[in-house]
Amino acid sequence: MTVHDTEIAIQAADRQDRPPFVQIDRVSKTYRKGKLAVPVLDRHSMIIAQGDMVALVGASGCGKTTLLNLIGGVDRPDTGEITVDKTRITSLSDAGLTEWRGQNVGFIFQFYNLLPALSAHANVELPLLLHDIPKAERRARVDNALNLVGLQDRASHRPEELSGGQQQRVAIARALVTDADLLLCDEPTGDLDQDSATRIMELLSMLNQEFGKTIVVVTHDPLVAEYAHRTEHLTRPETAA
Ligand SMILES: Nc1ncnc2c1ncn2[C@@H]1O[C@H](COP(=O)(O)OP(=O)(O)OP(=O)(O)O)[C@@H](O)[C@H]1O
Repeated sequence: MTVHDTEIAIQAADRQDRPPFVQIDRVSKTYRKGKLAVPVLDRHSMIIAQGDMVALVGASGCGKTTLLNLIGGVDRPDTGEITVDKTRITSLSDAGLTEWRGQNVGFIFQFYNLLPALSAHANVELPLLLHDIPKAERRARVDNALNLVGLQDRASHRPEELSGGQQQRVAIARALVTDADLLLCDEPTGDLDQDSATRIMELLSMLNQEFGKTIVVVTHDPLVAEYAHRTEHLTRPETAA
């Protein structure tokens, strides 16, 4: 299936009726270092529907990664509220936010962030070790996640024994293994050649369409943005240097 199919256009129209999944309400963020203040987001509001796939685009430094980190509860806004699937994450305690993140969000990064000494299987298993899950169930879940990304035969390989595209598929399996409904991807194809990038985007599209994952992708690549149902353009606040 290609991104230009009529089928997908019909699904995009359907999505407008779906409930909001991520609600960003007048969120502001300024980084401070000594006397230097870097305003990045100024009362930014945005709604992402359940099952949506959104590309965040904009000039370098406009705040795409910052917004992704706020949605994923890695960082907190100075003001404003963020609600994800009825949980107001901006009201959670630090411990509550960490626990919420571990259960509800899968992160996918440009440079994969795999642990080099561990096999693909052990890398994918890592998020499950934070939860009280019996070993047999952990194994079943990891096998299932590696199967989904087509890497069941590479489970014992370490990252250096895998191509960039395969490493990113391991990272996607790691993001899936907790069954998180929200996948946050920061330049997921930025380190890959075009064929591998296409394969990664087709995998993310499949997870969106067949498994209902809500996906936010930060990208500079117009081809990647084409896989999204819609594109959100960020700009720096006018007060920014
Ligand atoms: N921890 C931090 N401390 C201070 N300034 C920061 C911090 N993180 C980001 N910034 C600044 O905030 C601005 C937005 O950064 P961010 O990484 O969100 O942009 P981006 O749109 O993702 O950029 P790129 O496309 O280049 O990855 C930049 O000017 C950056 O220098």
